[in-house]
Amino acid sequence: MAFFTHQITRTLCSSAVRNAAIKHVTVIGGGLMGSGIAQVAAVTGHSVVLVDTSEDILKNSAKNIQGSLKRVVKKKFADKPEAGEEFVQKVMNNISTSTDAASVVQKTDLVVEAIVENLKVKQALFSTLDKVAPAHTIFVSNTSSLPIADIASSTARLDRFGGLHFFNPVPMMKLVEVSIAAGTSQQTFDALLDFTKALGKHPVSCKVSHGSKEDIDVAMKLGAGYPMGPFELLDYVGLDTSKFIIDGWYEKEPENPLFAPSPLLNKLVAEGKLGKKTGEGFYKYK
Ligand SMILES: CCCCCCC[C@H](O)CC(=O)SCCNC(=O)CCNC(=O)[C@H](O)C(C)(C)COP(=O)([O-])OP(=O)([O-])OC[C@H]1O[C@@H](n2cnc3c(N)ncnc32)[C@H](O)[C@@H]1OP(=O)([O-])[O-]
Ligand SMILES: NC(=O)c1ccc[n+]([C@@H]2O[C@H](COP(=O)([O-])OP(=O)(O)OC[C@H]3O[C@@H](n4cnc5c(N)ncnc54)[C@H](O)[C@@H]3O)[C@@H](O)[C@H]2O)c1
Repeated sequence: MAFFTHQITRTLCSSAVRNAAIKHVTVIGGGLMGSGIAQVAAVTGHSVVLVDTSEDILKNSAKNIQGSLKRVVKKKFADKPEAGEEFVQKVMNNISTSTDAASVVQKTDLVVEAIVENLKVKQALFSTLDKVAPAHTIFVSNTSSLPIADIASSTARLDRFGGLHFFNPVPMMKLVEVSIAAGTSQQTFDALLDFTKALGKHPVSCKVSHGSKEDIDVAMKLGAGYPMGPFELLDYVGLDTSKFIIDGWYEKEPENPLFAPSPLLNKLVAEGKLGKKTGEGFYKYK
């Protein structure tokens, strides 16, 4: 337990955060996702301002954060309740609230938007904030479905705009998809990866590029709760067996694009790379 308490203390004032590009975070939207994001950022020593449209909503957000933190400490500080209370208080001290986004973003390194899933509403928010936020401030959206480029187009900071897709419930889910648009700079992407890691989360890159099998496997495990990612599973089953299955389905339903032959799978099978049983498939096992 002493070790854990030490860890927590380190987390709350970690030098990683002191030296990081992102120390001050504004989270807009204090609902399900925004509250969770504010919580994990505060737990890891960031100073957080949580913004919503009314004081009542923000009171409720603070109550929810406190409730979630109590669930965390109930387990982690089971035999040290005072240390648990102190931890909750320290985290809550890292969070302030506001109903005026334009005034608080003036001191922020990162704006995380978690408001209603509506393109026009998100664009209106970012367009306003773009005019008042400092030049260095990075904007991200937690959108589930909207293209980051479409949201970013409401601003003049395309190089400092990206997506951080957290998963619900944020305090429990390790996965964060870090996505960027065509104009996002490498510096912004790196800062977002570092921030995600500083939160204790596992980032997967969602650049518009050929997918990496590792990212896809991690995303399916941490985001969708699969015990193995699809590539790990194919290797486990055997790529020759998988090819027989897919070819059989394709023969029956040649019009179904899901069963179309996979050039990569066919190549690996032709090379004798049949998965775990031969020591190599999508991954190497030797
Ligand atoms: C139509 C299109 C729709 C598209 C939707 C897209 C959505 C979006 O973009 C993507 C997503 O997020 S997709 C969604 C992705 N999300 C998923 O797939 C989620 C799937 N669900 C899960 O993985 C599990 O149910 C959980 C891990 C959430 C909970 O674990 P469980 O085993 O079911 O058990 P439990 O009994 O509940 O809790 C056990 C203990 O865990 C702890 N704890 C739990 N919650 C906590 C919190 N909020 N705070 C703090 N602590 C929390 C606590 O210690 C608790 O003990 P307590 O004594 O009760 O305090
Ligand atoms: N719910 C999920 O499982 C989930 C998971 C990942 C991503 N997301 C995405 O996160 C975003 C938020 O989802 P949620 O589930 O937290 O929604 P929610 O309805 O719980 O919360 C949204 C909050 O935003 C506030 N809000 C709306 N407009 C605002 C504005 N202009 N300024 C400040 N606050 C404003 C609302 O008052 C509300 O408190 C959406 O884009 C959603 O797609 C949701």
